[in-house]
Amino acid sequence: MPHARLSRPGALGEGGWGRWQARGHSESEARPPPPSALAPLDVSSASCTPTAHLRRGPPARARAGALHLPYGQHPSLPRRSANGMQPRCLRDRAVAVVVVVVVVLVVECCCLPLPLPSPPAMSTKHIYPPTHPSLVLPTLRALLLTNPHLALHAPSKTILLRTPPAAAAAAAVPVLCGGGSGHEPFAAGYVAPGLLTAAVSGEVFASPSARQVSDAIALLAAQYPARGVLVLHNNYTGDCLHFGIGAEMARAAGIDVQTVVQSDDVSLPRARSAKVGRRGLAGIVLTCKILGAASSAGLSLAELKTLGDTVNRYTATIGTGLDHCHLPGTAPSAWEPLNGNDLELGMGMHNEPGVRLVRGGMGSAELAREMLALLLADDAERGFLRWEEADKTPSGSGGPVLLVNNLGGISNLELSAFCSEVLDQLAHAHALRPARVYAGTYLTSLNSPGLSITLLNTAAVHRALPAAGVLDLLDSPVDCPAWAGATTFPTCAPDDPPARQGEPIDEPELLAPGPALPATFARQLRTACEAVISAEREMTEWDTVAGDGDCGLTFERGARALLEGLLGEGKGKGKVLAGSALAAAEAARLLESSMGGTSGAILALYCTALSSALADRERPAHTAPQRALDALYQYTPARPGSRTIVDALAPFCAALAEGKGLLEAAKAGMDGARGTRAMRARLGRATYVAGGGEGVPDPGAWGVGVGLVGWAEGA
Ligand SMILES: Nc1ncnc2c1ncn2[C@@H]1O[C@H](COP(=O)(O)OP(=O)(O)O)[C@@H](O)[C@H]1O
Ligand SMILES: O=C[C@H](O)COP(=O)(O)O
Repeated sequence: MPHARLSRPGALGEGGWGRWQARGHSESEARPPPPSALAPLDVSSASCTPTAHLRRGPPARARAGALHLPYGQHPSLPRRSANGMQPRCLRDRAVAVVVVVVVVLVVECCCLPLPLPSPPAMSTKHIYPPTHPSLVLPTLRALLLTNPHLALHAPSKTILLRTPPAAAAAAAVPVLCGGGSGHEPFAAGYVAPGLLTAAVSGEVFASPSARQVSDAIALLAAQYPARGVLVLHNNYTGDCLHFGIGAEMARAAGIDVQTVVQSDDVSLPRARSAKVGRRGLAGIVLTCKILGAASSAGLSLAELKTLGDTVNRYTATIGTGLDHCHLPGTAPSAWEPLNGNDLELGMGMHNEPGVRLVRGGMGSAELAREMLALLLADDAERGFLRWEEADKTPSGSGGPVLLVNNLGGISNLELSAFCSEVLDQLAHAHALRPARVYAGTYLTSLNSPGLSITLLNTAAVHRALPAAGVLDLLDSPVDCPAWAGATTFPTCAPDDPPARQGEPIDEPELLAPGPALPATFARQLRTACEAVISAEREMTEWDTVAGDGDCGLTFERGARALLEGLLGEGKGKGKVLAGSALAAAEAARLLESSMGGTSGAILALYCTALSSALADRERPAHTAPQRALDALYQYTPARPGSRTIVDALAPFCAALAEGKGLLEAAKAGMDGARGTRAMRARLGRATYVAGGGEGVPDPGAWGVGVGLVGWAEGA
């Protein structure tokens, strides 16, 4: 949105220092994995010298009880034609609104799922066409070429330090961070000595898979065998599931792992975020720096965990978006709500809404006032940061830390001017003077025209942990281009070879095959996957309205992975499977490694549990889906009525368990998915949307519903 601006022309005073760090306000200013568990594996690096080699593992057998999932291909995503742009003028919008209202009314009367307006034209505002394969690996490779101190383990999309650690560093606890891509320079850009030891990346706005996480941990445990691995990630359902399972897999292999989950957002009052907790936002960058420096200073795994949790406890962030960002490879949404000067107060880092949509926007001073009021509120719903008067000014080694972060699309000029406004208001309206100020592009939401303000109350951290020395940890020098002040890396010769791909390792474990596959298996799988692929657009649309806009693509990746991995379509080799339990296990592996996101974790867990249930020949096969659902319930609080995938799965499983036919059961599942239209989300990203997504179906439930119907119709 080229005209989006934070400030009205002439409304701001002087600004224009791009990224700065002010200090002038201050008055003074484990256990190692067993050797047998660590099999050799190349870690590729694009560097000035030959490829670095790390030892890694563990092989499949060493991880009893864990999920073993090979990496999937990330196929290109063929999609609609690109030939125009979104309607922009008000008249077009008005016409569109009238059309949508009429369509909604007609649909409501017919009790049909909400159809979409005719396909909008593909955005032309991307360099890469929608058919282009994933951009994640090319992005990581570019990071290597511009940062010769880094290496890439391509199968797990893990960036790590190239240089084998010196003796002192080898004794340190490695810090692994990660999450979905699209937030660059976070997290891979912060891999540097004294900051992160490694970062693992998922697809755009989707968590890395559990297998990626467990392999990243294994790589670090092999390189830093002394004291365990600290894992840091943001509080999103997909991240929590995949990092949680990945950490469990690593623990099963004998690696000591502790996890810190960042949750600094203050946009949602406690009443609305009770089940999911607060979202993690740009505050995680401060936690990365503090933990990285503390690890270099020699803190133990347990001490780092306590420090990370405490820093998170006293960090608060509030965001604002002037428009949504657009994911490469998806159609523009016909329901984009941010028109003209509209802004979303409290916007998250994946387009999620927060506090409220402000029609017509507001001036920069008013915006800063509202954001700071939310950040510094001390009421029961939003009083996340407790400030004592003495905490608000620099003293000794403490004082507030301010981070004004560009979500990707605000000019440096405006960001810096806004930072100035924030500092003025903090001083005059809140008597708060930061000891450190960071302003720049630290964690983005693709190219969102938006920003966030983060405050860290270091005095409160020091009350809990007197020796923490948070400002010293923030100040300790690092050679990291993405962090303020780092410029000293040697340049890389232009003819250096690009990163070599490492090889995937684990082969699936052998399970009991379970009941024979139906003769129509291939046809059923094809119709199910094709149904899911054709539903991509509407699912993406609904996830844009009540989520982060990636659900359709996530399901499409899963469906294509099944077609390739099980039926040999596209570039796949296919697989001959001796029974239904093996097919379900293979499906779990393919879904887990291809999808990412919450839905990828939930469906992979479900299929893994289904595989075990089918392998149990003592109990009837038609109850296996219900038994698998009961097993899934150990991992998610979602139940019928929570507006999730479970709303489609549960009626399907129940109908089969009651002895109903496959088609009848699948229709019950689809009815369950339709029913989510009237539900308010209690879990997942739709929780953040006012109304909890009510009015559109839950995209995950929809994907499962259409898949089940496709599966039954192919029989
Ligand atoms: N806790 C949960 N348990 C089960 N399903 C969930 C949960 N949270 C969200 N979902 C489902 O996941 C779907 C979104 O999937 P996806 O787009 O992969 O998630 P993400 O928000 O992580 O990008 C939702 O439509 C909902 O059906
Ligand atoms: O960037 C996105 C997050 O790191 C992953 O969140 P998700 O998998 O829950 O969508």
